[in-house]
Amino acid sequence: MPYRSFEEYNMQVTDDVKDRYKHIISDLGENPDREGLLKTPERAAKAMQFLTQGYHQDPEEILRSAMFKESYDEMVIVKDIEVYSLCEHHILPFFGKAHIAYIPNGYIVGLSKLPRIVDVFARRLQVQERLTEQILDCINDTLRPQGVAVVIEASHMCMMMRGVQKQNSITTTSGFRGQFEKIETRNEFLKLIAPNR
Ligand SMILES: Nc1nc2c(ncn2[C@@H]2O[C@H](COP(=O)(O)OP(=O)(O)OP(=O)(O)O)[C@@H](O)[C@H]2O)c(=O)[nH]1
Ligand SMILES: [Zn+2]
Repeated sequence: MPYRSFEEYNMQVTDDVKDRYKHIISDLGENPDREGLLKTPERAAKAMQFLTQGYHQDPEEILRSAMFKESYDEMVIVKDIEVYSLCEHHILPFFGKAHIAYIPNGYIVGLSKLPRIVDVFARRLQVQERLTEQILDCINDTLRPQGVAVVIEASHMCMMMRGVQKQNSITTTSGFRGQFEKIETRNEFLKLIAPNR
């Protein structure tokens, strides 16, 4: 389950990470004992646990918990799913949208479960390519649909705030399995997720 309140955080991890953040703040030239920063190490420790909680969640179980026998066999698309993740190279955010489609093969899945598994994989240290593949494989292996497609469009803070400092570049990654490997099916999906539809 996602964290609902700070009381549910692992106290040992919070204490360890808090201690390290205090040192980081001081190493960076700030005074961790000034009033405004007193609670910062603990807040940061909890924020980081929230943002990496995906390591403790089972995405296949989430999908399996809401699979329903159904004969519908047209494309199902959930688009514009907000994604917030952390790049594994700099531990800085990357964020954007995921678009997911599948063609059922006897079973449909509860719609909310698709954004839920996006969150599970996004709340880990990631690269956008692997995030895309993991969502794709999870749906493919669990639901065993006729086909599945995932597109992610994201902006990377490590390319915006630092490094190359490009504010408007967007990275698109995609993956297709089964029926979506056919060009007509893939094009239908891409047309349906195009902006302003
Ligand atoms: N492929 C991929 N690269 C990423 C992702 N997130 C960050 N990166 C890149 O990871 C690379 C790490 O390269 P390095 O040269 O080791 O790191 P760096 O010196 O900080 O690189 P610059 O960002 O170019 O300053 C950079 O090119 C980042 O843009 C991602 O999701 N996918
Ligand atoms: Zn980065």
